[in-house]
Amino acid sequence: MGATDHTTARRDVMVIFGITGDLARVKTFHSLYRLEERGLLDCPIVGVAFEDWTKDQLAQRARESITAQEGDLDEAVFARLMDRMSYAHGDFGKPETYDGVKQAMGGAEHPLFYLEVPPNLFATVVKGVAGAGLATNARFVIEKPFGHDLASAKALAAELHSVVDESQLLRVDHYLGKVGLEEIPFLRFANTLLAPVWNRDYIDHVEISMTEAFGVDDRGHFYDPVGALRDVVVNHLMQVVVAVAMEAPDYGDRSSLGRRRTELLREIVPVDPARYVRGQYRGYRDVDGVAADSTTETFAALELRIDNPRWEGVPFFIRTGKKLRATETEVRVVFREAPSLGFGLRGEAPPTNELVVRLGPTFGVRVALAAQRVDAATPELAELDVGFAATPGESPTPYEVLFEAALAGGGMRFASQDTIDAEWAVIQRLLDAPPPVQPYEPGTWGPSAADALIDGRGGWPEPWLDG
Ligand SMILES: NC(=O)C1=CN([C@@H]2O[C@H](COP(=O)(O)OP(=O)(O)OC[C@H]3O[C@@H](n4cnc5c(N)ncnc54)[C@H](OP(=O)(O)O)[C@@H]3O)[C@@H](O)[C@H]2O)C=CC1
Ligand SMILES: O=C1O[C@H](COP(=O)(O)O)[C@@H](O)[C@H](O)[C@H]1O
Repeated sequence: MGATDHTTARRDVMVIFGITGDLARVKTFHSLYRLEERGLLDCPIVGVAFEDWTKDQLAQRARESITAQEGDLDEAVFARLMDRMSYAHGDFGKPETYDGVKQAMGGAEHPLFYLEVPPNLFATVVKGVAGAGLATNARFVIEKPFGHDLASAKALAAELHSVVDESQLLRVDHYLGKVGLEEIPFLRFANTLLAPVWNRDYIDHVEISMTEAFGVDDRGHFYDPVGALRDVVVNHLMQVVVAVAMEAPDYGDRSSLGRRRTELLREIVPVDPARYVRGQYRGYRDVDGVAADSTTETFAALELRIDNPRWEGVPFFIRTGKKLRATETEVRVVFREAPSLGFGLRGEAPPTNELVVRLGPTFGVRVALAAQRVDAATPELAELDVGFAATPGESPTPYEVLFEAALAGGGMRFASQDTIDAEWAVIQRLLDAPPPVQPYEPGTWGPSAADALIDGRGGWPEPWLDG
């Protein structure tokens, strides 16, 4: 069996570095609980962190975390989860910590190491694991961020590659675990109604909008050095662009899919700072952890172009921000205008078709067709909606999907280093020469300069909201 066979085998232990941290509290325990509930866990789980916790303390934290997300918990499911969990502690910088980890792993041969630790410790932990002789058949799931620009992303990769192979690294972008995201290529390629028109001949422009009504809240220390562009555009929203625009992979394996993703990202023209708008909501500078004179953007809007035969001339508009009017993530594909029609409608262009994929908070697809109702004077848009998950908890959460994929040995849900480099390359000019940040009022759609960006295409639409 070669190295690749070992690293794609089903995992026989999951070791979670950083189990006492915030991400574990808000996502990890809950996702593990839901996997346990669905019968999808079959290996021991070892949590590791600095604090010298007892198993009871671990159970207490797990219980609080799960109830905070789920409401009541099923005691039988919780007991099964805790039976498979243990805890080891120590400083990640010290070799003896990994001796403790090895002991807790028992005789497991195909470990999954999940690193939800501060980014400056990614390489330390991977090296510590390798130093204890535990890396040979291992896979490492690594949390974001992967650097803060192109150069630092490459430096991090070089450090990791000095101890482990790229095939062993699974980089988290939780959008790759969103159920709706993978539906986009499926919709495009599996429907003969859509596949032939999915190109510059029929599509006028694409809008990708991720608006959040909440603010930075208690995440000021994390957010202020990062900002909207690095927090969600260079990763999550770039993956949405990929899903909308990439060519179909030849095969269903990690490398074919990874190749298509990277090809598309490399075809995106580095974004021009003149087509980038930065905003900051009023009140952001009062958030704990935010500098009093911060110029970090809490809103970003930009236009990108893809230099390939399918997308030549089609702008992709991206908009995201905090403290906006509503929380909604969607992709809106706006088709070209139809010609004016002879049968009583000459001079009256019918409204343009749209296909909207809603990615959050729930998931659905909307097709807007021009329709001439008997009782209406002019054509109108008739909206055909399909809700695939009507409530946020109905489908698996992204972390359930990612953990399940990582435990099964698959890598398709994770980002490769080529992808990460290509994503940073798209926005590097914006990091080098950011335009000034513009204030906006909470509860609006952001600074008015963002409207000017898309003026020639009818402005930003009202997103598809509930009710
Ligand atoms: N929080 C979130 O919502 C999100 C976080 N992320 C990413 O996840 C990662 C973790 O974030 P988050 O959970 O917020 O971080 P926290 O600071 O809350 O948690 C860090 C964890 O690492 C442990 N740790 C830190 N230093 C050491 C050390 N020297 N030795 C042993 N253990 C150590 C801490 O242990 P102890 O508590 O015992 O000291 C704790 O368990 C980061 O990369 C972040 O970017 C990604 C998306 C969202
Ligand atoms: O990674 C992050 O994503 C969330 C948005 O995720 P979603 O699944 O709710 O769309 C964002 O709010 C956060 O700032 C960012 O760090």
